[in-house]
Amino acid sequence: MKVAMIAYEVYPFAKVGGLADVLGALPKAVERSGAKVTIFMPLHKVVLKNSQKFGYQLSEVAKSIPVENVQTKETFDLYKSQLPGSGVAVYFIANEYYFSAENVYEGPDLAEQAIFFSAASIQAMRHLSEQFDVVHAHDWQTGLVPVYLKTLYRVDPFFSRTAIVFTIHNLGYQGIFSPSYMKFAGLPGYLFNIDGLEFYGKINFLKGGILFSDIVTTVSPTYAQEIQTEEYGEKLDGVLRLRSEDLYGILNGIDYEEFNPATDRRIYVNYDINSIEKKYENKKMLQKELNLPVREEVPLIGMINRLVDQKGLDLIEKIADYMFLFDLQFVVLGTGEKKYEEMFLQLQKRYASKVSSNIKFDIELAQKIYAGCDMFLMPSRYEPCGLGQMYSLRYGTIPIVRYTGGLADTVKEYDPETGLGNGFGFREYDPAHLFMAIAKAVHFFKNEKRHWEKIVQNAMQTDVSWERSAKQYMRIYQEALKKRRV
Ligand SMILES: Nc1ncnc2c1ncn2[C@@H]1O[C@H](COP(=O)(O)OP(=O)(O)O[C@H]2O[C@H](CO)[C@@H](O)[C@H](O)[C@H]2O)[C@@H](O)[C@H]1O
Repeated sequence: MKVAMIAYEVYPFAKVGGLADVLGALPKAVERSGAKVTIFMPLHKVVLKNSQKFGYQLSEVAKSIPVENVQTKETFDLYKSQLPGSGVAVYFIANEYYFSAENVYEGPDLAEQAIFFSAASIQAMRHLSEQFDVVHAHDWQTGLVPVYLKTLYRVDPFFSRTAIVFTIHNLGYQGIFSPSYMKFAGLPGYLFNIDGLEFYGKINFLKGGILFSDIVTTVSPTYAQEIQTEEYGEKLDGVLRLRSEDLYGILNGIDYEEFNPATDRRIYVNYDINSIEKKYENKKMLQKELNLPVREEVPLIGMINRLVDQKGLDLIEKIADYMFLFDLQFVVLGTGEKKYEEMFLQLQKRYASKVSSNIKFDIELAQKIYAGCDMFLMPSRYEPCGLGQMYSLRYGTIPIVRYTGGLADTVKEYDPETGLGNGFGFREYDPAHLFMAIAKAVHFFKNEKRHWEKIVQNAMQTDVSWERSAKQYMRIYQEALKKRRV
């Protein structure tokens, strides 16, 4: 089985959030399950910057390839590398004009950029004479890949055996633009229709991906259900219900080699489930690095996130003054909306001995936080899957979450009666419930040492590996092929 994955972010080449982690790990796991995987991604500026840091090389494959259908004179160059630790080939679509920005999700025109990239990825397959059994596209930037393949290339013999899987990593980002881009994309006018790309008078790339793929997946079973409701559906719930028979929720995993406290070179001291005392060495070193009082007995709560509404940060704002009545410490690492960056900087000012706010993107510090904290906070408004809680579990750092989406599928409330459970959480999106969950975690940490040890053991034993999910994707690919043949 030959699978082509298409996405904007792939770790270690370019990472903004969880999408990169998935594309850095899933292809390897699918490869281990017996498929041959090839990745297509843009040559973002940061890919060149990261090459020294992560020790990979790019080689030029082809120059100045024209793109079919798109109303542009721009061409692309094709570069190649390999996903570290695998046989997965990674092809980069290079174009100076569209991918000139410092950051991944910036550029002169985001709609044109996504259209160009989607069409160029298809063109690259042709140029390489690589016929894939499955094209697996990720998120709205690649939403037009299925649209092209099922319309303009529908009867093209080159793609006649190719099935299409589309994965939604976050329904909150849809790619909604003026209908004028239909012309730029070279797509037929009849697609500007309620059963096509039209969305409240505009065009919606994610909707295209959902409607024109053989199978649609999202990144957890709970989120797959939630997005079919008005509350979580972001106005696409009707479209998703329409596809409910072909919509699957497959939980993400994490890369067990990259994220292993026993071997992770980015943390201060390595440890495993049998040497948990060394985790507390990490805590002390982290407190020191962050200029927080070095105290083992105080609970240290971490948070690493894109600082956006999705992540439930307004709840934290509402409880902050009460939360810091407790003897606890809090470290946040993230960038995003100015109002939240400012909020955490203010909290640091107000509670200097309790709060450390790190407004930056820093993968090394992230690992130290996953390893050094006692608890990890994720009170998300919605969460398709969430990776932070999974890294935390693996590092014995107890998640405090809102039970929504993938958080509900991975974190189970600790029950002192049975000794089962790996974290704490709350359901209703309100500050009082978040406050209770934090208070409960702090109580167990401070007053119930035996239970706390049990929770940490349970957390570290939770299976959040990719293997199980990769097998599910393999089944989905087979299923998509069957549908394609019909
Ligand atoms: N400032 C910073 N410095 C260093 N590292 C940082 C950082 N800010 C964030 N990160 C890292 O970025 C990743 C975030 O991944 P998540 O899955 O938790 O959320 P995200 O919303 O980006 O992903 C979306 O896609 C993924 C993948 O499917 C879904 O799990 C998720 O629910 C969905 O919202 C983690 O690896 C985290 O450590």
